[in-house]
Amino acid sequence: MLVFPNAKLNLGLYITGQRPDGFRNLESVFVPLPWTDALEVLPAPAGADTALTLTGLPIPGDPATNLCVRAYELLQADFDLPPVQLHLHKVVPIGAGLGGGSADAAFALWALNEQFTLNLPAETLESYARRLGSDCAFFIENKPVFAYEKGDVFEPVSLDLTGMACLVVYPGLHISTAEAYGRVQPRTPRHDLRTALAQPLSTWRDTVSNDFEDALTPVYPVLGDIKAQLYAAGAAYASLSGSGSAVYGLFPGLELPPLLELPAEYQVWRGRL
Ligand SMILES: C[C@@](CO)(OP(=O)(O)O)[C@H](O)COP(=O)(O)OP(=O)(O)OC[C@H]1O[C@@H](n2ccc(N)nc2=O)[C@H](O)[C@@H]1O
Ligand SMILES: Nc1ncnc2c1ncn2[C@@H]1O[C@H](COP(=O)(O)OP(=O)(O)O)[C@@H](O)[C@H]1O
Repeated sequence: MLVFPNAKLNLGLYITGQRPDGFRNLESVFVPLPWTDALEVLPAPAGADTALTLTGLPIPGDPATNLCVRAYELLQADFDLPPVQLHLHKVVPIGAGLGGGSADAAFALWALNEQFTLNLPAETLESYARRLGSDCAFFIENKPVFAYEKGDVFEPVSLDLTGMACLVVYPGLHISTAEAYGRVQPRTPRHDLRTALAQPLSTWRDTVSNDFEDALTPVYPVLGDIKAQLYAAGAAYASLSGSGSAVYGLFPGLELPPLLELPAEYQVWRGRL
């Protein structure tokens, strides 16, 4: 079985409080971004153990701890699955605030559920996903949601950005999620996110923000430079996604976003949501 784990964007992100478990409570709207990896899940050949092979962007860390393998191990422990052969072709930048690793894990759970006819409902797959990462459960239903608590509890939103021209720029700066959280002091949001996102896109620039962006831009000025370039190119709204370092712009009314003059080593996704 071949699946294409997609990335996500955060529309607004507020860190609202410290939790007793050491994590933070947040509020954000997550939307799917069709920048994808490719993940193949097959039964292992007779006599072979479970194995993961990797191509594409290098992933830091031991492949044995890759989130795809950890997703398999969770289901294997409960359902005694036979060994599998996993292949991941990595395309979505890592440590970019695009949730790529979480998407791989969630799609692995989904694919294993199909491959071995486990018939687990979405809410059960979400429970497994929560054990692998805070934003992992989002990718099970994979539709726009208002996320709160650890970013793993969801309410539906009516927002639909389907077809909106979008440009995502990753400057090659790997920002660890834990480091980014450590730089933000939790506070009450200045605007109610769902109310703000229900207003015209042209108003978001003044009302929808990302607490990570405010904390990280003074440390990594390139984030502010990219955002300024996106606005100069006609974006109606631009922001850091998640804990960065990817910055995106939304360009309503365009078939495709404009091309920007960027250093060759930057990774760029240009298309429609
Ligand atoms: C910041 C967000 C926003 O959507 O996305 P990314 O920027 O990573 O894509 C998410 O909260 C990232 O979720 P995820 O990447 O799954 O994080 P996890 O693996 O669960 O946690 C990594 C580390 O981030 C911190 N963490 C994470 C989530 C949370 N609600 N509070 C936290 O304090 C903790 O220090 C934790 O050890
Ligand atoms: N399949 C995977 N793809 C990407 N990163 C992975 C994967 N499995 C484990 N990781 C680890 O997760 C971390 C980054 O996860 P990722 O979801 O790409 O970041 P972010 O949430 O910031 O977008 C890296 O430190 C990486 O080692």
